[in-house]
Amino acid sequence: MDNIHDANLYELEKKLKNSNEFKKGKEIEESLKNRMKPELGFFKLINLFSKKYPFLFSILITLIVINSIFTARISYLTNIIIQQAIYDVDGQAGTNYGLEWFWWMVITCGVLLVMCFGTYFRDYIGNMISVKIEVDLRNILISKLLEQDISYYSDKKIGEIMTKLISDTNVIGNEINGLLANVISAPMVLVFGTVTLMLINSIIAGISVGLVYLMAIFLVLIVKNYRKRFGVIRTIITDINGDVTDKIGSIKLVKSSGTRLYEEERIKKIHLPYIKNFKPVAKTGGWLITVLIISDVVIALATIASTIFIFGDKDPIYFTALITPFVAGLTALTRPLWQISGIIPGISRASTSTQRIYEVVRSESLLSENIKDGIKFNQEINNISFQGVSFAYPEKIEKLILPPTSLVFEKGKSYAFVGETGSGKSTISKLLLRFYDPTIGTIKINDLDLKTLNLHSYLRHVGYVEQEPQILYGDVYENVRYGIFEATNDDVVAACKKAGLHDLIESWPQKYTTILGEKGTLISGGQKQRIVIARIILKNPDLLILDEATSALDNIVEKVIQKELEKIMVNKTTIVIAHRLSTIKNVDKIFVLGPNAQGIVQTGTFLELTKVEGHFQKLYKAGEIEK
Ligand SMILES: Nc1ncnc2c1ncn2[C@@H]1O[C@H](COP(=O)(O)OP(=O)(O)OP(=O)(O)O)[C@@H](O)[C@H]1O
Repeated sequence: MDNIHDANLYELEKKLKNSNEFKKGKEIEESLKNRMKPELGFFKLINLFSKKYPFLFSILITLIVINSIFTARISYLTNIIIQQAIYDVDGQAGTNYGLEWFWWMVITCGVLLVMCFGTYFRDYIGNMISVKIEVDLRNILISKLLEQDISYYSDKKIGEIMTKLISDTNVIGNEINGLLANVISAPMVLVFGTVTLMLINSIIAGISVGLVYLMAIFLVLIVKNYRKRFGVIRTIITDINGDVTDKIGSIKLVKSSGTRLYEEERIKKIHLPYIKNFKPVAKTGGWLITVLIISDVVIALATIASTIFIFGDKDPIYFTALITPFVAGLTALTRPLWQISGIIPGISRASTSTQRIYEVVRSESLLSENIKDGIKFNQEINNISFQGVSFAYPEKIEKLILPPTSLVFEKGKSYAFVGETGSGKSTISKLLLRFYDPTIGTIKINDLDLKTLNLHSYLRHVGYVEQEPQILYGDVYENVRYGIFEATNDDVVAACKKAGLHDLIESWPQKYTTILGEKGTLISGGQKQRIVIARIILKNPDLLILDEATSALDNIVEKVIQKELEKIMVNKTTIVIAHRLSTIKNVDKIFVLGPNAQGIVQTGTFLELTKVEGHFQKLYKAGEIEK
């Protein structure tokens, strides 16, 4: 194992963990995880993040408060300008506020200017907070998803996970700015507006403000079912996304089965409940806007009518001076109604998404990767032992796969597992990769319990090649370097040369910077497997696990790849899971697994096993081991 490579990776990890961003993100992730309650509301979430960005939050709230006060008071200034103008012209009617109407105009313009700056910065800071929280949430979610053990994914569709990761975090991000501004500002504007109108005339204010409050209650009643409906809608769209992602992922199956039209129709059909459940939301939206427009007019008319009714016999100048600022003031008062109509659906949407994200953050991984407190594995793997290991998948705990098993893998030797399909061969490799922990018993690596090791440091010593080569979206460098990030481009080229890939790569126009495509579609199965081999050559692991590594290849390619694999097997502990004779013939020891969770029923070299009667011979004769 290359210690320089190890040291670099640990440095990188250390640097990352010491960065402020990482620490703050982790703090919030921890506080989210440590909350005991099964539900998390949107505002509780915002409260958590306000501790991460206290400075931005305090500026934002100050600006919202200042803007709300100014918005409510602007009508009072209008009142002063009109009263003063009448007084300046008439000398009797109107009220004298001590300055000419023109100067009151200038003061009002000044206030408007402050409101302009206030609004600009409030919106800018609000949007920046929104996007920061959205990204933080996404990072927390990604970290949580990566931390989950493999069983978490066995009953979930990728599309469902992606909806939470992309869409729900986006919903929250979109709502934060508007909601914060409206939730603080609406009650303030309502209270300050009420006081302002009361100062102009308490009788008329009583009537119009009463109507505004009545309308506010009415609006709340209209939208009270929003949250439940959004919950249903989000669940439906998550299911649909899961389904569609699955079908796009299986595009080869759809194409080869000629089921395109069937899928088109099916996907149209699964959208029907979405439309059906959206209908009541759309209706409520219609009602909202209608009530809002009507209430604007009704409140203005009721104010004018009550003013005429009460003060109709007064001097026309007095009447005009009273009614004009009042109607202007009402506009500020009805604004909170519009805000409330946005707040309630917004809270419903954001709370639904918050809860869905919270469910992911709260779910506990079945095993810990011991990143913080595990034993750093900085030595070579000398021997591996299974000590009384028995196993049943946590997803199906009642079905035993491996009965109590004890065995030892010695350094530098090669081993093979054979057996019928479903006998548990791949399960052995999953246990060695610690996708799962043994249900009972211990796996020891150099006498250290695998469960107690820092998993990342252990996996640096393990190379895994499976039937379906894992090719990432990225160029050849990125693909080969994956997991050994400190390797130079020259290291990658050298590995590719050894894997017999160099000439092929050099023949491509973009050479090593050729993008291999999301699923490596540019290259053949054998070439993909060679990329994986180059990755392993670069990694130079102590333990090599080959799980049906050549099963998907045709006979000719299989022979070539097998030769490459044999070259990298030299001096490495190798565990081979295979059906083909060619891949197991030369190993030091073969373990034969019996059907129906019998575990290991025979062990020996190929020659030994072919000579004695037993399960191996049966498999061999039945063609379970391809010749
Ligand atoms: N995630 C899982 N949850 C529950 N059962 C599982 C899971 N994965 C595998 N199994 C079951 O465990 C048993 C052993 O599976 P395993 O993949 O180890 O068999 P195998 O010998 O490698 O088979 P094959 O030769 O077909 O690859 C099978 O019965 C399988 O159905």
